[in-house]
Amino acid sequence: MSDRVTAGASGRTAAVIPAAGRGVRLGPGTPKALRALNGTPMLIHAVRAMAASRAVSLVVVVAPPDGAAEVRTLLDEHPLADHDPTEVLVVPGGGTRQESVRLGLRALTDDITTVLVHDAARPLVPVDTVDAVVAAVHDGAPAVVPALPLADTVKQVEPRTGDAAGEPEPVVGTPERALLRAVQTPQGFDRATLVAAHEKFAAAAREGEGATDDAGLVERLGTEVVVVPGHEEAFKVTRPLDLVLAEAVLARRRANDGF
Ligand SMILES: Nc1ccn([C@@H]2O[C@H](COP(=O)(O)OP(=O)(O)OP(=O)(O)O)[C@@H](O)[C@H]2O)c(=O)n1
Ligand SMILES: C[C@](O)(CO)[C@H](O)COP(=O)(O)O
Repeated sequence: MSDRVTAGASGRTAAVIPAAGRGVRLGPGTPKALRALNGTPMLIHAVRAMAASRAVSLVVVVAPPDGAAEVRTLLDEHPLADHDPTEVLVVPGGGTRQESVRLGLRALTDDITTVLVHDAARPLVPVDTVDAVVAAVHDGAPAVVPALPLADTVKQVEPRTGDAAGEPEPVVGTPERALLRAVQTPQGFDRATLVAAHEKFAAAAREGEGATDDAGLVERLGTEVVVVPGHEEAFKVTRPLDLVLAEAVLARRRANDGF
């Protein structure tokens, strides 16, 4: 467990873990968050990654809509360490990531003032990254995202749809790479700011105009979002090759740490 961050000056810090997705891009099978990495479900790795921060005293897991009981059983089968006081709640999720996070926020207790939102699909985020996000929120930033510079050049294109789907897509621009960041989780927020953003834009998610990350909603409020350094090991398990990378990272950790 880290000791860089202690509980915030006022109120407690919670982590909401959206884990209700199917994992379509990973391929058919068990819902993504329940798939094993080194024999342990991805979701359990993610819960442990949040509990590893001394700042986090409550974790809310957002389970697949019909899978809350299964997830509760899984968590009970993989308890945190004996001395770890972190409380873990489970709530059913929704049809989009945004809706799942909104449902998770509703389970927070009144004494929570700082909220992290962390993808179950980023099971290997190091505790130093979690602590850096929490520290920036405790220092007064209403919204904080960890992010990395891009390795690839990015092009904006004109997507081909309908009868033209599959045809080469015209490039319409090349954003300046030095100004771009690839954003990870956990994203950290002042609770009131995040709740206000989710309540205001809940309908947008239902109408297909939701945001792909929580900070995007806060940006729509007009509130400042800041970036802190992310970490390569906080990558999102999205496609099959990401599972290979995750297993390799865990094998390296076992070799280095002997766990
Ligand atoms: N309705 C949804 C959709 C996604 N998520 C969660 O949001 C995180 C990031 O989403 P993503 O990686 O896209 O997961 P999936 O939606 O499962 O993946 P895919 O888009 O390939 O189906 C994941 O932890 C996922 O479980 C969620 O809680 N509720
Ligand atoms: C929140 C996120 O992980 C930040 O990069 C990302 O936006 C999630 O996107 P997804 O399409 O739901 O995986």
